Order: sequence, then structure tokens, then C-alpha cells
Amino acid sequence: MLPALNLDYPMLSELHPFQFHIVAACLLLVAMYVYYRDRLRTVPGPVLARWTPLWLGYHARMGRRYLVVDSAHKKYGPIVRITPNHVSVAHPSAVGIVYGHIQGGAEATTSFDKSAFYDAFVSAGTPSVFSTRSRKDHAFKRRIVSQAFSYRALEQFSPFIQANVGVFVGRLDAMCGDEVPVNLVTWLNYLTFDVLSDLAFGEPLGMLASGTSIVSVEQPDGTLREEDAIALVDGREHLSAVLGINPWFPLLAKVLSYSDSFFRYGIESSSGLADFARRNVSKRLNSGAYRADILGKLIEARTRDGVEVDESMLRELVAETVTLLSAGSDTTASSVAALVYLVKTHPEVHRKLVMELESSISVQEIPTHPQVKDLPYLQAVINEGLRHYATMASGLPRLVPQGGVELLGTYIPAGTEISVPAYTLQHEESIWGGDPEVFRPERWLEAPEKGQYLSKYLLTFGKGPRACLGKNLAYMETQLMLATVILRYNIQIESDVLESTEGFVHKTTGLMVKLSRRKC
Ligand code: HEM
Repeated sequence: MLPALNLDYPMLSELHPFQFHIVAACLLLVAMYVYYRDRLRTVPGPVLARWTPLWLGYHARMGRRYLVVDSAHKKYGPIVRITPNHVSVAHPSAVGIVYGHIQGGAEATTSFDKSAFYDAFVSAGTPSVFSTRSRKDHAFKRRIVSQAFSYRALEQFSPFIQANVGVFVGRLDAMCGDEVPVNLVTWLNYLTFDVLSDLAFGEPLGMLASGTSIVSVEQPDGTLREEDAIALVDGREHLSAVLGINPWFPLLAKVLSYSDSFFRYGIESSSGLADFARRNVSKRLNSGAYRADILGKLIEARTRDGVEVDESMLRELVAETVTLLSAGSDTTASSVAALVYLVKTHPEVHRKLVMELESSISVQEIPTHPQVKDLPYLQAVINEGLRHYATMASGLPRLVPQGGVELLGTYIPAGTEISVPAYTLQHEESIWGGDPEVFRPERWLEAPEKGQYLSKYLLTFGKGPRACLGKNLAYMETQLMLATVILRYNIQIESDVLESTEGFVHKTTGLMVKLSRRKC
């Protein structure tokens, strides 16, 4: 039989003065020990962030990490502690140091590796080019995956994108004149998911055609389950962005998943998405067909020397396609939705953009990439929108290497996580001038050198050797989509604000509009 619990502990007020002093002295000693062992004690920041990763974890869970970090910088200055071991540096001088290249042998590389944050993004037990932390492994993977994004490859993708934009336009045309507003974000998501699945799996998921994002996902027993593919990507990405904050969080998430659907759904989404990708990749491999898309190029690069596809290669292909689907779909859709909103709420920008588009494209046409790729005002609008809205809004975490680093007179020891907060830097007066809160594309056109200078601090696609591999593809899609929507439709915005939340990226969730055809 278990002994009865003794709940009869004295309250503090009942302690003998001598006992009270002993307890107080012990507590003081523990606090002093923690304080003096704390290597980042001179870095200012919110009190809770100094003691626990739960402060950042909670705000990341609520989808507002970049906003609270931005407020912390406004309060404490350019160097802020955002977890016990993570320092955020909002200063132009930090960009090159944290994300830049150093020359190491044949490979251009950075001295700041990705931190353990990225382990939370590993899919199917195999790191992808995005989640690989080791510099050597990353250089190898990136060499293979980047073949799928060469300039020649990109030109081959253009017809696939164009075909999907054609279906998108057909659907929007059919909604013209409707009294009930439509959520443009939903249809942009369908478009980018169809484009990405077309390029990554060999066929569009058919979201535009069916008007839904429901797909079939295989379960462990082989039966199929209906799932919302967009919600799967969002659930996995948001959960990973929270779990990556601390190595203990995955364990905590398992416990919390019994009571909190955010964690439960996030965990299910990760495996659901991997199963879904696996089924599609296997289908493509079994068909034996070659197609000049991303998956075709990944398979080609890996099997060039007569190497057979085995289980480990299949796992790698699955990991890469999950990454591509997550990295390349709602990132682009959110950027385009934000751009449409910004253009439509700035009549002078809208007027100038329409004038530029109409000077080379007829209103009846669906623009092609050659028609839009060199339009300077369109490009300035896109860069300014990406800056202002900040699709990648939080700082991308890296690890301070051996020897530590000194930034703005503060020494940051080796092993500390460090990041440059994109949203905050993209609204920093010392870079963008006195009006960083204003959406003003003209700032990119004032002088060619100025445009180049500003590009150094546009962190939307990351910087250095870990920068976005799909950047050119994303620009191609964004140019085509924005030009098409602005040229073809009168857009009446029904939402008071652009609704958005943050998972890993800053996502738009709602933009209600009424549409009609221009000059028809
Ligand atoms: C507007 C759209 C996009 C945005 C804002 C964006 C943003 C980013 C950012 C910030 C990174 C760096 C992440 C880090 O360092 O942690 C990244 C990496 C990456 N992105 Fe994108 N991306 C976009 C579109 C795409 C597209 C269309 C693809 C491909 C289909 C893609 C594929 C990748 C890959 C593979 C990486 C990992 C690169 C590496 O680690 O070597 N992205 N992206």
C-alpha cells in the first residue's frame, strides 16, 4: 500500500524566520547562478523571452511572431533576445554576416549554418535541400535540385504555367458580374497549387477545374482518405515553425495534441502530406514517362549514371517534392494577393501599372512571360509589394559559428541562434528613407544604383547560399498572375483589410472581391 501523501507543508508565512532566510538565500543563489551563467545577459529583450522559449512559441502558435519581434525591436533597439538562446538583429550590417557567402574551396558557402529550427521541417525522415543543415550535404543536394531551376528549365516550365493561368482566367471570367463577393486568395491558391503539382508531380491537382482543394491521401492501411491539400500544407508548415523554436517542443506538442487540435492536425498534416507526395512520385516513376518538369529533372539528375531508383532515393524525391509544394505554392499566392490589394488601394500606382501593361498587351489577351518579364514599373510594384507586405516576415535562424561574432558592439557567443527579422529590416528608415510604411514602387526606380542597393535588403527570398531556389520561377508566376488580373478585371475590394496570418511564411487568408471584365 502506498504511504499517504503528506500535504501538510508549512506556508511561507508559517516558516520559522531562520527557515525563511535559508529558503530565500537558496532561491537567490539559484537566480544568481542562472544569471551569471547566462551568456546573453547583456542582450535586452522581453523578460519572459530571457527565461523561456514559450514566449516566442506562444506568439508563433498564434500566427504573429514577426509582429511581436518587430514590437520588441521598437522597444529595445536593434539587438533583441527573443528566446533564452536566440538573438534577433535588425540592422543592415547583419545581413551579409549572418546570411552571406564566404569562399571555401570550390563551394561558395556561409559560415553560419542553419540552426536546429530546420529539423522540424524534415519530411519522410529525410532532410530536403531546404531542411538539410550540414553544409557539405546541402551543397550536394543543391547542386542536384538547382538543375531543375536552370534558366533553360524555367523556359520549359512557361507553357505549363501559361496553361494553368488560362484555366484560372476561365474560372474568374465565369464569376464576373456576380453579386456575391469571391475570396481571391482561394483562387490564387488553387492556381499556384495546380502549377506546382503540374511541375512537381507531372499533372495539376485539378483544384481550378474542380473548384476545391480536396485530394485523396493514402492511410497506413492502404485505404484512401479525403483531405484538404492546402490545409495540409498550412498545418505542417505552421506546426514546424512552432516546433523548431525549441528541441523540447516536439515532445510538448505530442502531449498537447490530445487537447489542442492545432498540434493534432499539424502532426497529421505532416504525415498526410508525405503520403500524398509518395503516392504521386511513385505513380510517376511507375509510368516510366519523361516530362520536362521539376520531378523529371530531379529523377534525371539522380539516375544519370545508370543508377536505379531505390527506397532511399524515393524517400529523397518525396522529401524534395513536399518541400517544393510547401515552398512554392501559398508563398506565391499570398504575394500575389497582397500585391493586388496594395495596387488596388493605391489608385495612382494602379493607373501607372495599367498604362504600362496596355502599352504592350491588349486587354483581351492573357499576357505571356516574354511580354511581362522586362516591364520596369511592374517589376518595381512587385519588389515594393514584397518589401511592404513581407511574405517572408520573420528572421531565418542560423547558428553563430566557433569564435562567436561581434555585432553593433555586442559579443554573441558561438552556438547562439541568430536571425535578421525580414519585416523589421524591410521597414527600417536607415535603408528605405523616411517613408518605409508607404507603398511607393517609385523608390525602386529613382536610380539604377539605388534599386541594386535596396535589393540587398529585400529578404523575401533569403540571401546567400541558402537563398530561395525557386526565386526566378516565383517572379515568373507573380509577373504573369499580377499582370493578368490587373489588366483583365475591374476589381472591387470588399474587405476592409487584407487578412493574413503567419505560419513559417506570412500568408494572406482573405481578400473578398467583386469582378467584372475591363473594356468588354
Ligand atoms: C513568393 C514566393 C516565394 C518566397 C517568398 C520564397 C521564400 C523563400 C525563402 C525566404 C527561402 C530561404 C529559407 C531559409 O533560409 O530558411 C526559400 C528557400 C527555398 N525555396 Fe522559396 N520562396 C518562394 C517561392 C518558391 C518556389 C516557387 C519554389 C520552387 C518551386 C521555391 C523553392 C525553394 C527551395 C527549394 C528552397 C531551399 C533552398 C536551399 O536551402 O538551398 N520557393 N524560399
